[in-house]
Amino acid sequence: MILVVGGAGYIGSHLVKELVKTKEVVVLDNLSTGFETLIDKKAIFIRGDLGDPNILNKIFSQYKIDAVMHFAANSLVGESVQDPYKYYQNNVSATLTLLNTMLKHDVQNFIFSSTAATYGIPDVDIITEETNTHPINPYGRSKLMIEHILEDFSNAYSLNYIVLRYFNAAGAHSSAQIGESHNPETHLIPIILQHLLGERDAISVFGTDYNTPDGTCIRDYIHVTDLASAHILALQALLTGKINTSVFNLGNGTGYSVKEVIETCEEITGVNANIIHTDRRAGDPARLVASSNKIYQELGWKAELDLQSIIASAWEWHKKQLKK
Ligand SMILES: NC(=O)c1ccc[n+]([C@@H]2O[C@H](COP(=O)([O-])OP(=O)(O)OC[C@H]3O[C@@H](n4cnc5c(N)ncnc54)[C@H](O)[C@@H]3O)[C@@H](O)[C@H]2O)c1
Ligand SMILES: O=c1ccn([C@@H]2O[C@H](COP(=O)(O)OP(=O)(O)O[C@H]3O[C@H](CO)[C@@H](O)[C@H](O)[C@H]3O)[C@@H](O)[C@H]2O)c(=O)[nH]1
Repeated sequence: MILVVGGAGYIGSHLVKELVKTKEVVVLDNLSTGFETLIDKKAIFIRGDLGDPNILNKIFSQYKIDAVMHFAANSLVGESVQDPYKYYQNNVSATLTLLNTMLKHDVQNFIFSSTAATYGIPDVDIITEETNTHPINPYGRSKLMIEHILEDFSNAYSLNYIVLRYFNAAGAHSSAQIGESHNPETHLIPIILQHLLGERDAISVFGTDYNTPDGTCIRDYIHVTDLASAHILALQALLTGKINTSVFNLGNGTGYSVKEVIETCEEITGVNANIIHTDRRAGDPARLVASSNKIYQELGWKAELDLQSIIASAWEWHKKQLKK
């Protein structure tokens, strides 16, 4: 049995949909930003907080959990600058409770959703796992703190773990049954598509004076389905003992500027966008692009789906939401 914490969220629900094909799955989620409707019906759902030791003790006593996959977090860069307490409380303090409780119940395998935001402003064009980590916002710092804690727990308590540093997750399931749902939505691709569907008046481009070719921020967009397949491989590697501890980047290896993403959305949907240029958003680095060579070498994973596939799948999902 696998415990997926945060399995009602965007990325967690895509992983659960794959995982239930081969494993029994329990989802723990407090629905603070997730939706019960996203959870595959084959999974057992428990509504509760990962910082609540009573609920955790119950779960670990009731089910024989082989591994914990931890997606639950607050994860908005801008919000973390405005409200850092929320980030250190939920992403660090509650996660410590989860780790402590699982170890008390002899559960030793842990997969952690980390982020490109741990790198801060990288001094290289293509980020490897060796690139220095100097996060520039509380969100990135909260994730890096857990990475350090995992290293210490592994040394002291023989915890096995894999840290997956995702770059920008986007796209929807090929069935269009589940997709990106955040309320309020702050992520670039869903905002563009909602605008192109007439749900928003315009798109704000946050900053046009970055040191990039067109002045807008560059990100590496990775399909949520590719993220799910990386998790399945990571889980196998932990459960079979192939890997005891590791950190992997998950990205496509290609960077797209905000302007390029808007143009690609226009091309795929055939609708023109109304664009407003505004100030930079606090906490945004200019460029984040991954090398995922390490996980390719060690587990044979690479991203299969490009920006066009990401946007096309997200478009199907968003059109379906509008009809509801
Ligand atoms: N979306 C991205 O581009 C991206 C990129 C890098 C890393 N990540 C990381 O991936 C993970 C998932 O991100 P997402 O976009 O799916 O976010 P999300 O908000 O859709 O999902 C997070 C889920 O965790 C749940 N949750 C939050 N706090 C909880 C708590 N205390 N107890 C129980 N449940 C709780 C929420 O209800 C939600 O269902 C996060 O850890 C995030 O930091 C996301
Ligand atoms: O209305 C908008 C929304 C976003 N952006 C820009 O678009 C880029 C992407 O922004 P967004 O989609 O909000 O993602 P990020 O802030 O890059 O963060 C995502 O990607 C990170 C990894 O790179 C994760 O850690 C975070 O959890 C996840 O939210 C950034 O340059 C934003 O400034 C705009 O210009 N206008």
